[in-house]
Amino acid sequence: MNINIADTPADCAREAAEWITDYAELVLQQRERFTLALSGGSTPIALHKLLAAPPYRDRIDWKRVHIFWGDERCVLFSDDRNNAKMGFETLLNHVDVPKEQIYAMNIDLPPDASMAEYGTLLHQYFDGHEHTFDLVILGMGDDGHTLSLFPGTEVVNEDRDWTKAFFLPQQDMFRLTITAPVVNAAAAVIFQVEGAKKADALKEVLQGDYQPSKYPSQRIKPKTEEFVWFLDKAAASKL
Ligand SMILES: O=C1O[C@H](COP(=O)(O)O)[C@@H](O)[C@H](O)[C@H]1O
Repeated sequence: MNINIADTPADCAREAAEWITDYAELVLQQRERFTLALSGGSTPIALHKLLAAPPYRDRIDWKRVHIFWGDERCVLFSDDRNNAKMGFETLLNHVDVPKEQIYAMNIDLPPDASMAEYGTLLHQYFDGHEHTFDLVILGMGDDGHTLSLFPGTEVVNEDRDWTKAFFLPQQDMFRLTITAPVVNAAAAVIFQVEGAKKADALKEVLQGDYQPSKYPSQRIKPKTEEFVWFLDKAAASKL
């Protein structure tokens, strides 16, 4: 695992964009496609905007990129909390990924059916391959959650199914998510974590005892050397 600490959130996003672009270029020199899982929330916005503009945009062959999401909030696509909406507005509307290679989680189906369908899709893509995604981009909430793996929820301990749906009472909404086993089998994983509000949880995740039910980001332990934490100074201030 590598930890990269930038001075500011803007530097953090730029360093992550640089790393992702170098890595995507390398993968696309060796393979036909690049499979990328995006996260939601607010942290990736600056990163996406960098990837969607020169010079980064022009270094990636977006026609060969296949897009997935790590998790989704079950709200309408028109709702600003929808992770896919953010992904389109900040990145996908500005690059040449073919529409048929973009797989948003389906919020029109009942949640369990939606995740059963997404799980089948992921198995079709990745069964028989050494790794699952070429790259998973993750964020972390102030409480140490990642994807929709929230403290105290059963889904944190899932070690077989690649996708799950569940109701999150504290947010009064269903959540759709990929799970730790599919992320831990990815060829590369990065976290992007910024801001002082995340410093306490980040310290526990990286340096505390292993308590994944309390700090679900600890469940992410990919079997690859390509595992990088992009932090800003404020998030890293308690390490
Ligand atoms: O709810 C979510 O939160 C996390 C963290 O979001 P942020 O706004 O603190 O960056 C995010 O990674 C996840 O995809 C999202 O659904």
